[in-house]
Amino acid sequence: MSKQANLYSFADVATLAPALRAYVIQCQEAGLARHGVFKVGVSGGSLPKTLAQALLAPSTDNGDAVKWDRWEIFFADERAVPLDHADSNYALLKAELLDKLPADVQQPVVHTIDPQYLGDTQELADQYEQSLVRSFASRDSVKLPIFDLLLLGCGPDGHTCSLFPGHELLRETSAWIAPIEDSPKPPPRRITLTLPVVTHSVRIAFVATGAGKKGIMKEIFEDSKGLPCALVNEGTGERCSWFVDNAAVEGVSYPRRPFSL
Ligand SMILES: O=C(O)[C@H](O)[C@@H](O)[C@H](O)[C@H](O)COP(=O)(O)O
Repeated sequence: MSKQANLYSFADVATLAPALRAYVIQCQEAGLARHGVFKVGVSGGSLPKTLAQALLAPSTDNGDAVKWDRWEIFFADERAVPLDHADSNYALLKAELLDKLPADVQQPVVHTIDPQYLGDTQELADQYEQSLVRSFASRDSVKLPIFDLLLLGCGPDGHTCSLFPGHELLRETSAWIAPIEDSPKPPPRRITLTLPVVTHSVRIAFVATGAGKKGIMKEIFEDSKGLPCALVNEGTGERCSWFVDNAAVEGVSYPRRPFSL
């Protein structure tokens, strides 16, 4: 089996979505078998919308069901803004996905940032880290939390979470959650999972679509240059899977695999 990241390419988002769903369900079942809950981290950008397309579709059989009541959702990164702010990743996930769950479905547990600490990003990060400690402590040695799955986006500069190219945060080795005050992408004040936590996850899935991603996908898969997305690939190998559309990887000379679980 390949030790490299899997690159799965689809004609469009409509064909990508069922494959992403199958992958998420597999991770869900593995998480439930291991510890009775599914601990997943999500990012912002276009991901919540794609995720909704994948997960709100009716299940085709019992093996395909999203068990929302067993999900614990964390944010791979979050902006230091109120939870109802237009820049909030939580607000985005709520609008795109959580609010669209059928009324008879029990909502997942969602771990948001605590807005009372918005004035101090270090405290905001520390408090969010404490919510991870509370959630993960019972099953891990708590050296590092182990997410069952991280669902991540890839920025046009190769950033993921709020880990930006060349930023000193990429050298963080001890914190689980770190503050950032100078994000090159607005808004500047955020918190983010650190690279060791990302690479420690059981599975990592990137979702990147659209021709606008072509240039950066080439750099990530051909040159790397220490780009955050490439560092995740290098740190996780085959535990990492990319769900992309053909437009995003046109001209990229990295082997695509036919999607299979
Ligand atoms: O906090 C952020 O700035 C976003 O969450 C960001 O990290 C996003 O995930 C990528 O920029 C990919 O965005 P798209 O999925 O929209 O391409």
